[in-house]
Amino acid sequence: MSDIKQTRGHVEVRDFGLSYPTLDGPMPAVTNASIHINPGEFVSIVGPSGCGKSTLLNAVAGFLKPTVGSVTVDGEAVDGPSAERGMVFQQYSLFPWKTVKGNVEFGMKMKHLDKASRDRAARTLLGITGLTAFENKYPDSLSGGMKQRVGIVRALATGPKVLLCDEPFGALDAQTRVIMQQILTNMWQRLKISVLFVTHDIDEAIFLSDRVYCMTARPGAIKAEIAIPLERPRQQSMMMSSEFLALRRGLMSLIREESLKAMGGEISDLALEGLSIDMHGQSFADVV
Ligand SMILES: Nc1ncnc2c1ncn2[C@@H]1O[C@H](COP(=O)(O)OP(=O)(O)OP(=O)(O)O)[C@@H](O)[C@H]1O
Repeated sequence: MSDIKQTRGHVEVRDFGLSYPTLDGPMPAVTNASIHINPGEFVSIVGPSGCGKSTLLNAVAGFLKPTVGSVTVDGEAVDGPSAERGMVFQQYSLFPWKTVKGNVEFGMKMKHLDKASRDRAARTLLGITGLTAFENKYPDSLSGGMKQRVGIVRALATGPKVLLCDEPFGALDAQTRVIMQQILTNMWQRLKISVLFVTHDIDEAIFLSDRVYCMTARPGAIKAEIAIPLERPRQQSMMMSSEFLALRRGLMSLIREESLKAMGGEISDLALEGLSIDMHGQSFADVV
């Protein structure tokens, strides 16, 4: 990245807690979580299933209000969704009745940008992501990877300070996923935007991020914050390096510990080891 000093896109989540109302009373989903994203930084959140990753992300997006604590972007409290915070979902959420270019221009229209500016921004972003030839196609005729490229371009077209991504590549095949990771990194480096990225995939989190937050089992708190000192630009081959593998091992063991807790003690380490259980000569079926 260039060394231009950045001042936009500083996210601060302080002492955050959120409970969902349920028939049995408030159900705490996230508790006492503090995270920050420096301007232009790429930060991921990982953690066991149901630990509150999306809840935290949706609060930064302004879709959910904290029960306690605060969420600010550049010092201003988040009070509802805004074009300053672009969002990319796992389900592409494109408008099926609009063309690729129509989808990309939608947010800019809402911001009352004139036609010439919309056209220029849409064409530039579609060009960078290799979608120029598809600008007049409808989402139905696109592959999953293409749809998600449109989703990313659409979120970036309004010039947000922060890009929020909720498992954006979770529905894609492994090969497409790798390509999409490279496209996203490329866009991020060009636009110098802050990114908060939720994923289940530890390799993806390490490969993309400057820092990774690991959450505890529900109610999710921040268990650890891990800096990713791998140099940029990053290449796929780095995933085999000892530095990468050490980071992977560390994160995996943190998440495994929490995943076991999330299962409420139903599965013990002994059961997972399996072979260490003494069956006294009986078959498994006889014992259970
Ligand atoms: N609207 C809701 N009402 C009640 N409970 C909810 C609601 N939305 C989410 N939850 C619960 O809150 C917890 C956190 O959910 P959230 O989706 O934030 O977790 P997550 O870490 O993103 O999950 P996953 O990894 O499975 O995508 C979960 O136990 C979930 O079932």
